[in-house]
Amino acid sequence: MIIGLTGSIASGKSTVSEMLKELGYPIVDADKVARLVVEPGSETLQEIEALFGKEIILPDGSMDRKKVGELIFNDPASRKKLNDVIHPAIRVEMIRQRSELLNNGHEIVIMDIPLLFESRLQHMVDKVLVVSVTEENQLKRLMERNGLTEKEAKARISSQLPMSVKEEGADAVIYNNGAIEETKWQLNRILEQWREKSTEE
Ligand SMILES: CC(C)(COP(=O)(O)OP(=O)(O)OC[C@H]1O[C@@H](n2cnc3c(N)ncnc32)[C@H](O)[C@@H]1O)[C@@H](O)C(=O)NCCC(=O)NCCS
Ligand SMILES: Nc1ncnc2c1ncn2[C@@H]1O[C@H](COP(=O)(O)OP(=O)(O)OP(=O)(O)O)[C@@H](O)[C@H]1O
Repeated sequence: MIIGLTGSIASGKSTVSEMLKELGYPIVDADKVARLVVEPGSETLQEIEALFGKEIILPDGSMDRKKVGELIFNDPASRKKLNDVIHPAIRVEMIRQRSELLNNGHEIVIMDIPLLFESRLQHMVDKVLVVSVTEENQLKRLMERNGLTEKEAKARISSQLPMSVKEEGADAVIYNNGAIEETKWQLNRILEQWREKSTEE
């Protein structure tokens, strides 16, 4: 069974992903893959440089993530240009990692994909698990974690689909507004149900 873990920015996907890792599940992490495919010297990074210019390359040859973030979270046209170049590369590597884990005998694989709904990747997974937060908590946590102003944080939030749309498309939702222990409890209940069902089938 492939479980797609998603949610909006700063909803708590990495927090839940860490819990799943501790439980022993293998994870394919789209944010990590997104870093891998733009390593210095990669073809994808060369294409991004061709799009946005030399200014987005740091002296050590790596991508200036802060600069690219400022560009794409404030301008939908630039975001689309980046997505068109980087998303195909991310998809290929995620599929490769998923196959490797399945071939190694893992029966359950977690795919942590922040933009699962935006990129219409539901077909890549059997179950969709959405981590949800209230708008208030999301804004507060994003500003704190990334040291962003309210305006910057709101630009990032509005570059994604609304939380409600993601909840509607979910097989299960974790409400990550309370204590971490409550989140863990919800996760365990959902996994129990899905594991029971998959052994019945
Ligand atoms: C713009 C970049 C350079 C900013 O890097 P930074 O280190 O500041 O953020 P990080 O990569 O950790 O992403 C944080 C979160 O931002 C959101 N986000 C990232 N890219 C996008 C995007 N293109 N559209 C909407 N939201 C996005 C996701 O919720 C993600 O979890 C980076 O996010 C990137 O390369 N984005 C394009 C690849 C992508 O779409 N990644 C998302 C998972 S497929
Ligand atoms: N239940 C919680 N209570 C308080 N803080 C939390 C809780 N869950 C997560 N956080 C904090 O909120 C922030 C966002 O969580 P996390 O990084 O897991 O989100 P994310 O969905 O992975 O974000 P992104 O989409 O940017 O990768 C982090 O600083 C995290 O420590």
